[in-house]
Amino acid sequence: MNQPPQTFDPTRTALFLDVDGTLLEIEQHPDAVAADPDLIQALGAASHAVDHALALISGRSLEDLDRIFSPERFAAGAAHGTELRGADGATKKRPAPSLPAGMLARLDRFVARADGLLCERKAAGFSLHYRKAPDYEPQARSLVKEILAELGEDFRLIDGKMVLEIAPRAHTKGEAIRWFLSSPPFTDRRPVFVGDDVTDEDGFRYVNTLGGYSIRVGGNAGSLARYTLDNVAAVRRWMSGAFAAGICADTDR
Ligand SMILES: O=P(O)(O)OC[C@H]1O[C@H](O[C@H]2O[C@H](CO)[C@@H](O)[C@H](O)[C@H]2O)[C@H](O)[C@@H](O)[C@@H]1O
Repeated sequence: MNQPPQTFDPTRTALFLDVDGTLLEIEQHPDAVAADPDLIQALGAASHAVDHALALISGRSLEDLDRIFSPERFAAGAAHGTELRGADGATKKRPAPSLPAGMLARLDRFVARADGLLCERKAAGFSLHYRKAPDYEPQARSLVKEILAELGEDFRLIDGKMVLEIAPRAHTKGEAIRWFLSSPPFTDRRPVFVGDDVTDEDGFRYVNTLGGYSIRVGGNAGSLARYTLDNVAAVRRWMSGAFAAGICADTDR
């Protein structure tokens, strides 16, 4: 297990952070997740330390991220990179094919079968949750497989933590990080990306190609990530230590 460095040069580092399972513990329901004031303060301090080259990189929608981190509105690559908000606050929605209404109605009928099933609609795709109805996992899988076959090559399945997500194939966390690095204040900085799930592997791959720091929460065996932090608490300790405004030191770049 390879622990990430504790010090970074804040003038040369861009920090990218996944949300669920990385900054915040997994909860039974997506709406039960909200950032505590300490986390919001630590993110604000880290963002200040790197001159605002900090972005959330999440499967969540932008609207949901703003609810979770209210009253802050951090730069973000949301919905796996379909919705983007830069450090200047300007938003951009990447073009994506929309889902047919009949398909969404089919998902609604499926989730009506059990209280614990939930479908979150995204800007281009959806997340079908079965955490509170695990017996329905096989049926959820076969429905999502059918839907994916109908949607064709433009979409992909992300097999997440008790959730099956359909997202545009071209929109990945790696692409979201690439977008940020193409404009100030992210340009010419070495990326650091922390994530915990399969959907974060695209981000790890891209960051590795740039010689950045890829960090997986909960162990990096079988992951492209080169470093690991044990859990959410360890991520928060590491971030506060390494990116507290004003106390960062030079690294090896
Ligand atoms: O990319 P992330 O920020 O990690 O988001 C991935 C998905 O996270 C959320 O679902 C997961 O967290 C929920 C709350 O802890 C949990 O109930 C669920 O079982 C997990 O799969 C979110 O609801 C999805 O929209 C995100 O895509």
